[in-house]
Amino acid sequence: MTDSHDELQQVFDEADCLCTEQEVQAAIERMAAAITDTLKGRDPLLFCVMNGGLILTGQLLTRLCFPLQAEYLHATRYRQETTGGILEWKLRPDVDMHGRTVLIVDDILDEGTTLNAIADYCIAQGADEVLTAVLVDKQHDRKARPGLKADFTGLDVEDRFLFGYGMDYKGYWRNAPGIYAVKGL
Ligand SMILES: O=P(O)(O)OC[C@H]1O[C@H](OP(=O)(O)OP(=O)(O)O)[C@H](O)[C@@H]1O
Ligand SMILES: Nc1nc2[nH]cnc2c(=O)[nH]1
Repeated sequence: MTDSHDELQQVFDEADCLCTEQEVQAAIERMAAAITDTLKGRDPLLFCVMNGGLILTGQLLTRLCFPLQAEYLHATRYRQETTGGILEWKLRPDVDMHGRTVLIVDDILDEGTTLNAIADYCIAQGADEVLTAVLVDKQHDRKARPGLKADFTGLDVEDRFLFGYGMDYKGYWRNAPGIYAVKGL
């Protein structure tokens, strides 16, 4: 059942703020500089992974001041839950990727299953190279491959259930202006 408005407000009020808005903004600035260094002049094709990648993508895009194409795709494996399942494609990109450098932008690398599957799909579609960018990398030893990392990472965060800056709690609080951990999770 959907939590009531009061319960959702309580989740926010009781959550631990792991990264403030200022810390997130500084991380996005660093990411934008690193992405610019690597991809400027390479005519990249950027994919926002909906829904979680929306805020990072929007905030990165205006800091990437060189020619690029921005598109989106939609894949999910957590839905409204706090544990992941099978990856479901809601919208596969309909763009020619042959010979392109692709940058996939998402909110979080947790186990990495989502980004791996999307990267594999892009390579299968003919992309030359796939790079990945995430706002947060959750620190634990359950990665899909040991040592799995994104090419560009904003912040390392502890192994809690997170919301804010694109990440949801039961479909809510993607709008929270920082990285928060749900009390008890
Ligand atoms: O590294 P993983 O363990 O695969 O988890 C990361 C994925 O989980 C979240 O998506 P979710 O499935 O919750 O969909 P959403 O983007 O709509 O929130 C997040 O946006 C990542 O895409
Ligand atoms: N909202 C949210 N989505 C996730 N997907 C994978 N891990 C998480 C998490 O901690 N929070």
